[in-house]
Amino acid sequence: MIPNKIPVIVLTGFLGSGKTTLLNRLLTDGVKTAVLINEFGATPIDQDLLQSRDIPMAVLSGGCLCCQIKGALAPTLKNLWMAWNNAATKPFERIIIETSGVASPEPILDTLLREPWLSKRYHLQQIITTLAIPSAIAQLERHAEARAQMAWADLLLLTHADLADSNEQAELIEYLNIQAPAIPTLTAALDLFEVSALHCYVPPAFRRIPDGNALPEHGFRSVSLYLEHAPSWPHLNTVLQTLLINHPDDLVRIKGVVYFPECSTPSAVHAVAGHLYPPAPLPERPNQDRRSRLVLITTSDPERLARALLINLDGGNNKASIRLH
Ligand SMILES: Nc1nc2c(ncn2[C@@H]2O[C@H](COP(=O)(O)OP(=O)(O)OP(=O)(O)O)[C@@H](O)[C@H]2O)c(=O)[nH]1
Repeated sequence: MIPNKIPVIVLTGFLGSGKTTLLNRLLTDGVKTAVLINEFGATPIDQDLLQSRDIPMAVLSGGCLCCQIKGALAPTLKNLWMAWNNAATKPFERIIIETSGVASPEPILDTLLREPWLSKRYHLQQIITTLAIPSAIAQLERHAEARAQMAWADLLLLTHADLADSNEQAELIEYLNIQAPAIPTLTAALDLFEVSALHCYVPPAFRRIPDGNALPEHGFRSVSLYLEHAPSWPHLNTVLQTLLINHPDDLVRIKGVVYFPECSTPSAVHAVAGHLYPPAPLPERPNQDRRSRLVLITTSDPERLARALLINLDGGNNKASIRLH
């Protein structure tokens, strides 16, 4: 039966907390899905990190859906609805919106629920917020955006449990003032169908929704680098580790798609909260120009970071283009 309104799931959570990882899991549940991805950096990366291809997808990059590019949400949802409505065989049964890691959900929900045209055609099914155990306390303490993401959650999912020791887990549980099993942990074994049926639990102290007007302007900036010649992984590893060590507080996220000379397919490169992950192989995408690209998100001067990276990479000889945002 065709629903009156298309269900929308909003996936939120701070930078690197595991939204795209969860999205990849959700896309395997057999429900035909259209995806709307919002990225803070000007150069979109997340679409290449999705394992599913050939799904209806819209990418809004270069700012947050809650502020800089808020106006793009309604037209994008309208276009998706038109495509859905005009098709004899419905191309999707739900939409998942992955917000940028620094977006506050409130303005997004406001558009979705209060814009009359949209609210007649879409209904908000669930807001899922990911919270990475090792970095959660620092992020909640430091960033109003992380607190707003938690405050709006219908479902909170703890991630990166495998990287957290028992002390970190216990500390977070104490910080949130909850009983251990009150919030599910996203592990490979977690059944997402079961999770959506779980009662949501967000500790009351974290339910306080910051006044949208009181939310400070994002203190984040990003820089995108396109590299003509990708370095080998051991070299890039050393360069990125050095950058992370030199910028422990201000360099909050690195992500990229890199065509290492030693690999036939592209690889995803991620660093979150000072932790650099081993590269993960990605499926080859036809029509891609095979230029490697990296996005750095920082609370300091992004251009200075980009220059430092290029100098360490090959003395600045790499023909790279830099895009600031
Ligand atoms: N070990 C471990 N790694 C994880 C887990 N969840 C995500 N990751 C890794 O963490 C990194 C960031 O994950 P993403 O899913 O891209 O995070 P995100 O929230 O979409 O990131 P942004 O879109 O930049 O905000 C990637 O290297 C993931 O493979 C987890 O539970 N355990």
